[in-house]
Amino acid sequence: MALFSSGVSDSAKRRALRAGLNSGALQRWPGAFSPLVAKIVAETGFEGVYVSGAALSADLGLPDIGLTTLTEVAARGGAIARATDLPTLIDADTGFGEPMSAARTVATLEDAGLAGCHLEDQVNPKRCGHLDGKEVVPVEQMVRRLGAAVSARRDEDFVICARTDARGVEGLDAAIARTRQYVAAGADLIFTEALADLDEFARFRDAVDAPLLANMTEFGKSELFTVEQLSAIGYNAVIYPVTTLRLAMGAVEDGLTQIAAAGTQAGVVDRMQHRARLYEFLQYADYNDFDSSVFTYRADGAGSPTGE
Ligand SMILES: C[C@](O)(C(=O)O)[C@H](CC(=O)O)C(=O)O
Ligand SMILES: [Mg+2]
Repeated sequence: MALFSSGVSDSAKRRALRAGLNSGALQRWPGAFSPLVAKIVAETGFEGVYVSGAALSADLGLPDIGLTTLTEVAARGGAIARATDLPTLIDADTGFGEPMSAARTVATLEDAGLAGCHLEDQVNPKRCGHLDGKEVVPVEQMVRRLGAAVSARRDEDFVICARTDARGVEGLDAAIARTRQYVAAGADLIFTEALADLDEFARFRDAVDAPLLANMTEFGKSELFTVEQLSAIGYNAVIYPVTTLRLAMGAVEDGLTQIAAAGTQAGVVDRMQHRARLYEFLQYADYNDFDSSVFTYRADGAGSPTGE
């Protein structure tokens, strides 16, 4: 990867995202809660990166109930998108306001370098899609939300994904009927939230003529289906939205508990990402090569090449 920021242009990333959705192969997009995690997602061979609203708010110490602002989401999402050559899809919740605000959201996320975003049909304040007690807006309101978002797009390759939360509120048939209208309103991709079983995913596939995205979030309403299972029914993309955050936070809590008890981190060092591996992800050596006359640090800590 190029230094400082991805060398792949925003428009090339958007075209890559679309090509993946049309490729016939399931696109796997793990959530990255930080720019560094996005680099690990790329290194481990996934097709794209997802930025989760749940993870972004949790990282700020907040629940996922629509408290974050467009400014916060675009800044963090942009930093993540620019840290990788992969395309990044971001969670834009309900669009941060009325249809005019959803339109501004798209323009802002385009400027931030995202390849696409999803907008959901919940009311504000929104809830995690896998919790009970959500409410959805009338279908006409979501169609206006999407229409405004689509019309604000300046790069026609920026992917607008429509998410329906209606399955748990109005039932599967209503959710399917809604998404057909979302496709007619210009949605490029449909996010089928919180379906009950694989048969419901298959019924969505049969009924909707657009690329479909499955959410394999842990501890939610959907079973964790494999890439093979989702591919077999013809889904186009899968997200693992909060997975990396849950993995990392599990390790952080366990490790700190052990350190607090033992009085040293010696017992957990072998579970850590090594300094050398971190430096590989950060391309320390490439920064050094970039220009040794302006570079004043050495990865081995042996002093500066300028002798200062
Ligand atoms: C996909 C999601 O919108 C997210 O913000 O990551 C969440 C995930 C979660 O809370 O597990 C969702 O509402 O499904
Ligand atoms: Mg979300």
